[in-house]
Amino acid sequence: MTPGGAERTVNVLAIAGSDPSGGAGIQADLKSIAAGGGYGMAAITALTAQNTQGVRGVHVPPAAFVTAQLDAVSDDVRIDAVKIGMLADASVVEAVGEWLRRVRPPHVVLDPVMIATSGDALLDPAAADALLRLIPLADLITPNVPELAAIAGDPAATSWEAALEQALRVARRHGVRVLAKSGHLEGSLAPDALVLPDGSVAEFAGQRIETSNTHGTGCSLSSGIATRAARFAGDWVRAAAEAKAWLSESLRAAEVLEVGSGHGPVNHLAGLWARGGLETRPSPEEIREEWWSGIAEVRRQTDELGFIRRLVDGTLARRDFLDYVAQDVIYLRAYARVLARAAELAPTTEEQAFWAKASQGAIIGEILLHRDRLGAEAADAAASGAVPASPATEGYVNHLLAAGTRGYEEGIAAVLPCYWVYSDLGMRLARGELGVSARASDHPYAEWIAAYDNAEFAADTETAIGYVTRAASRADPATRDRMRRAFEAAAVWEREFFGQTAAG
Ligand SMILES: Nc1ncnc2c1ncn2[C@@H]1O[C@H](COP(=O)(O)OP(=O)(O)OP(=O)(O)O)[C@@H](O)[C@H]1O
Ligand SMILES: Cc1ncc(COP(=O)(O)O)c(N)n1
Repeated sequence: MTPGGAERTVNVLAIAGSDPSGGAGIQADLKSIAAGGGYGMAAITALTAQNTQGVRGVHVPPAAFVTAQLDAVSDDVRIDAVKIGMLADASVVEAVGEWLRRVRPPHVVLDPVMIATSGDALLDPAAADALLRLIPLADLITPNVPELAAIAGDPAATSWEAALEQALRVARRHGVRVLAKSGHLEGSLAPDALVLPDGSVAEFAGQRIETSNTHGTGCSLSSGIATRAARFAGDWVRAAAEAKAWLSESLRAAEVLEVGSGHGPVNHLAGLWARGGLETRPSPEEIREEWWSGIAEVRRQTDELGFIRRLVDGTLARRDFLDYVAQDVIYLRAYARVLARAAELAPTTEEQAFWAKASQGAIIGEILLHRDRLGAEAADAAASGAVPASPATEGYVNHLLAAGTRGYEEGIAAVLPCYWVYSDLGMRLARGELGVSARASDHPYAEWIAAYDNAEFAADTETAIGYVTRAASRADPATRDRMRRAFEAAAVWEREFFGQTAAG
């Protein structure tokens, strides 16, 4: 898609009048451009004082100021498409024509706005000829039935066939694509058709939607087509078809808006709101920061444990260390199961491989290390269930297994402290941050400290943090909250686990 995706975001300039009630004019254009995936810009040709009931007044700026707005944009910004709407009077029409000839934007849609839905004039009748001279500068014009008749110099069509026939004549005479629209006709169908000067016609079927909320449909459609024409590299048929589908969706959703008591606006963003939600997602980096600082107190308490302090100064009783290691063997078997479950549920092969390797590492690598520390007999006793699990081990393991059954996201959030807290502790121990004695080469637990302060474990920890925080960023708010709680609870169990021996 557009922002953040492979496709370049198109810059679309609306040259149109302002509707302060937000349903038509540049306000509609900007919403339509955004809904179509473009970056919207607006040069204002006229201020109207209007609402859903009608137009109360029109204020037209000096034409030179319209040119100044247009130049300010084109001097600085790549323009991928232009949509032209209300032009108010002949001087503004001329100014826009002069700029178009000079700048030659690649996709130009002209909606020849003359009279509002409410019946109010939006173009000085004396400017009609000037508007006709603008037509050859456009790639597509999108007149409604009365505007098409005015351009053709005929009475308004009363049937779709008559409108198509008029559109064909206008297309031939002016050498321009014409979108014939049926909004002002009667009947259960509401088709549009793209008519080319060579006589070819692409018709877009549509059902007439039962609604009076049609304020700004023409504005919205024309800027929607301009946006898509730029996105689809000038495929006007596809642009018109997709813009109409989007407009129909927005018309159907119009009734939920409560804007004014006349002809209300269409609901430009309804489809995106429904499909994309309104929630702002925290970035993985923000989640990382929030979760880590969320367990700051638990980490501080862990640092203060008798077990850790005695480990640092080397006075930890061998018995306490071996009790800890035996419980860790019991823990690792359950931990490996949760990692295997994460591998089973992982959304990508990369993540699947990572968790599967981690699971194998926990049962083979870490338990082997513990075998050296404990001796084969004691290690086997712990692994086979002959040594009872302590309450802390039991609690931690139950938390991991339960989180794992609740799905991938919670499972990986629950295993993360076992990486992150350990790796952080190992690094700080090795750097002497918890006491320089931990760095002594003859430290009785130097081998254990070194195992958690190694580059491979640090890299795996970073990878795990990346997977978990990206999954949390993608998740819906409720799942993200459950992940954070699973992570925090595991950090608490990590503290309990370290504190379970007689050393406290
Ligand atoms: N009731 C409706 N149901 C379905 N589509 C509609 C309806 N009314 C208008 N449209 C569609 O809206 C678009 C605009 O058509 P319309 O002929 O009303 O143009 P317009 O008069 O320029 O619009 P505006 O109301 O902004 O002046 C067309 O795609 C048309 O098919
Ligand atoms: C500024 C401005 N531009 C265009 C229209 C036409 O839209 P509609 O015919 O739906 O009122 C409008 N009402 N106001």
